Amino acid sequence: MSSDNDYEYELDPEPKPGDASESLIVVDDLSVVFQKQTILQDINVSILRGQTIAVIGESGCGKTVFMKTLVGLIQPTQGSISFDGRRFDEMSMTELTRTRKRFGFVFQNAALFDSMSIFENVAFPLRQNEVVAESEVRDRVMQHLMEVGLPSEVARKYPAELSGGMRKRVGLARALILEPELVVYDEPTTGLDPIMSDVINELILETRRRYPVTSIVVTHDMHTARKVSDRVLMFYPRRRLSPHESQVLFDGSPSDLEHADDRRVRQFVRGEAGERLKEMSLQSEG
Ligand SMILES: Nc1ncnc2c1ncn2[C@@H]1O[C@H](COP(=O)(O)OP(=O)(O)OP(=O)(O)O)[C@@H](O)[C@H]1O
Repeated sequence: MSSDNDYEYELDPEPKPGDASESLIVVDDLSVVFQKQTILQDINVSILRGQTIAVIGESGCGKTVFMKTLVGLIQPTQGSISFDGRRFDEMSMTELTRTRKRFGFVFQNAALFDSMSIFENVAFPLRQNEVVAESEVRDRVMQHLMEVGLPSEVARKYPAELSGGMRKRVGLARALILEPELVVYDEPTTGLDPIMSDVINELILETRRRYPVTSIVVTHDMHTARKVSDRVLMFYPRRRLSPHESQVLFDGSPSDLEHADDRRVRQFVRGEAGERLKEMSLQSEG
């Protein structure tokens, strides 16, 4: 395990307000513009160590762009992102590479390597990033497969032989094998039945219980958002807001979502089209 991780494990999982080290990620006046289209504008958010944040909002509002910018995969057009007190745009390539090893990614489609066995898929980050004896690789891979509820026989199989839910769990095992400080989940339950979705939710919670990981979960699944997160950020498409409005329509606990002051938040969490249907018919008439 790296010394960075050793450092992280010593931190208080419930930092006191005002403690300078409490924020793992600081988003400062972030804007992202693609081909003159403003996707994110003036976002200011601090993510505390050990928090699990659900990022919700309608399709196209910029959730994925936000998540990718947070981990340094997209460069801000304006503003900055700091991770553990260091701005991405001030890091050298070596520091950026070292920092990325502290992140785990769980992709929407699991993104496994089709030509590799499940064992090799899960072992991949370990072999890439650490010098470890083959016996340790084996122990850690089998341990992580067990932790996501997969039987040992699965290790010999290939991704095409597994169900969608099993592939998602392999993706989770692979993301967690280096015990990252930050895990980013992109639509972790999309395409799964309600039971398998809840298995994934439980695994996200179990990971948090095991060690003080910070997690960001981009999701459309309100059950997931409510169950796994201790804070919800709801984004709204920039083009639909008036100039003075914040693009983060809601920032609070999942239990407060239902009673949010903003009607658009309440409509979203209840799955109500509201005036959107009327707007769509006006657009098609125009
Ligand atoms: N690399 C890119 N270049 C240009 N435009 C992009 C790029 N990535 C995303 N966009 C645009 O940014 C907007 C927000 O996309 P994003 O994927 O963040 O939405 P989202 O909220 O995650 O949506 P969904 O819930 O459907 O996944 C979209 O209009 C998309 O077309």
